[in-house]
Amino acid sequence: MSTLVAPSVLASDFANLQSEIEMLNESSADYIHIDIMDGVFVPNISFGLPVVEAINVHAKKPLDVHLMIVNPDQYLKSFSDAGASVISVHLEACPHLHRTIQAIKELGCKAGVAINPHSSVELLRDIIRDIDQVIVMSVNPGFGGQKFIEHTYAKVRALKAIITASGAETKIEIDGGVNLENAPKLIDAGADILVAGSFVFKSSDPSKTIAELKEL
Ligand SMILES: O=C(CO)[C@H](O)[C@H](O)COP(=O)(O)O
Repeated sequence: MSTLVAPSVLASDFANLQSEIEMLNESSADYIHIDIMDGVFVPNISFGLPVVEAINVHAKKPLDVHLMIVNPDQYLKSFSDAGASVISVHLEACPHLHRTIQAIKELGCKAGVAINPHSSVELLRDIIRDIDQVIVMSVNPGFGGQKFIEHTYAKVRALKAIITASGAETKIEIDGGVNLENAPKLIDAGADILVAGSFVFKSSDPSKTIAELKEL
């Protein structure tokens, strides 16, 4: 299977969001990654439901919504209604993760779990068969444009071993500081989906950069 690419609109030009989405529609991107930050779970506020709804009006690619928020359960239906195809919640924000995952699936969305750099992938062993994707955070969540954390490679290998041992088909998505230098090593370690914000949107030709990531 070829690598899937999910450009993060966090790094896009918000004043020209429609044209950014149209660029992604025409590109080889597989998903549109949308980062929701609440200023509580992470020390930053990005955007909320009205922006997801507006993106969904123009998007021709599935919306991969990453909730960096506390109490995600109370907003799952709203994000599903706004157009999310995949909803990922943070392990660290969900005391009853299994229940939250079931709720996402009951809405007809794919379910993902994101884990912060300090959280062990071992914490996912007992739920791995229930989830469609794991977002391995390769930066501390909250901001785009941060430096990639090198320990991520070992973490991806350990997670891949857990997935293989369980017979699950869970995909591994990497989020934070992804570029053409670290992407081949991430794929080699077991990554299936690459989120890229700054590396795509700050490049001179975002569509070409997406194609280069996909060709790896
Ligand atoms: O979840 C995120 C931050 O919390 C972003 O998706 C991530 O940082 C991608 O941005 P960049 O590629 O610029 O690092």
